[in-house]
Amino acid sequence: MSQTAGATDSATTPGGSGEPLLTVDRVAIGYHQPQGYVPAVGEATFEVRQGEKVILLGPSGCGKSTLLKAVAGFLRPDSGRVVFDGRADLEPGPDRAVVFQELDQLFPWRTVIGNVAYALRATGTPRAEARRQAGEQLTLMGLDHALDRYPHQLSGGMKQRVAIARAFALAPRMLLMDEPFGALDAQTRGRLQHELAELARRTRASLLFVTHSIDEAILLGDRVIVLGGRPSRVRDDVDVAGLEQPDEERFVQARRHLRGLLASEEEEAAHGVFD
Ligand SMILES: Nc1ncnc2c1ncn2[C@@H]1O[C@H](COP(=O)(O)OP(=O)(O)OP(=O)(O)O)[C@@H](O)[C@H]1O
Repeated sequence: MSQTAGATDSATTPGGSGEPLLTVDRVAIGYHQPQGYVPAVGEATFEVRQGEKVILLGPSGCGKSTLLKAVAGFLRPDSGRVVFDGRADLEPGPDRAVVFQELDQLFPWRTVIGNVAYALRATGTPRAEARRQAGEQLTLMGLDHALDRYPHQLSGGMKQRVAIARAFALAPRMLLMDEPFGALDAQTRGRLQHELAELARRTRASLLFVTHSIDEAILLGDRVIVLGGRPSRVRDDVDVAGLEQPDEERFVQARRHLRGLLASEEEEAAHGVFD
């Protein structure tokens, strides 16, 4: 079930194909605080291939969001390299669309369709075509009845659907998602997980997804990368491709394996035992 991080082979990597789309190579990142340098990621190495869905899982504070921000181009590594589509020194760009946990990612003064169309227009799509594509993507997310509503007229789940529709509308090479369902109730979260899984399957989107939820990781991922330690590194890289039924034996085994890993990482974090 486990593989060595960074040693994945295109012939055996489920869900992906060809050269890596993303290479995270011995990346270390920290934050400069008034009290000094705070390391967040110690040394992380992994790859994501085109079409692959990779989940980052690990105890709170292990640097999952920090890594995602480095891939998005919001942060530069202190050492090591993030190479996306053959390019290092990344700036933010529409080839890596980001969806965050916060429910206030939409422009409050734009309608639902206006929010999605605006993102398309910002990447050069003409106005009428942007509205057409936005409407199409929102319809796919079940929002055709709410195109002219403003964000304050939407539920949390609807807001996240709009944010996901906007991200998919940009047809990014990779979707970066940082706990996009973390602020939703369990029922809405479950529904959106299945909708995202279906959309990602249909579009063959590449996905880098941060979560605290083991079941969400198994359901949405082809691989789960477990981070741990302070500063953190990759502890395991677990194949979970094709697991969709929470009561199926392989799903249960993957859950048990990941639970064990997380429990030992959390215990280590609590006792300050790091290598
Ligand atoms: N802007 C910042 N300034 C200073 N330190 C930060 C900043 N952002 C994160 N950190 C620190 O870096 C470490 C990693 O944080 P990060 O948010 O990446 O972890 P995480 O695994 O995503 O956590 P969580 O699961 O709780 O969201 C933590 O110790 C955190 O306190």
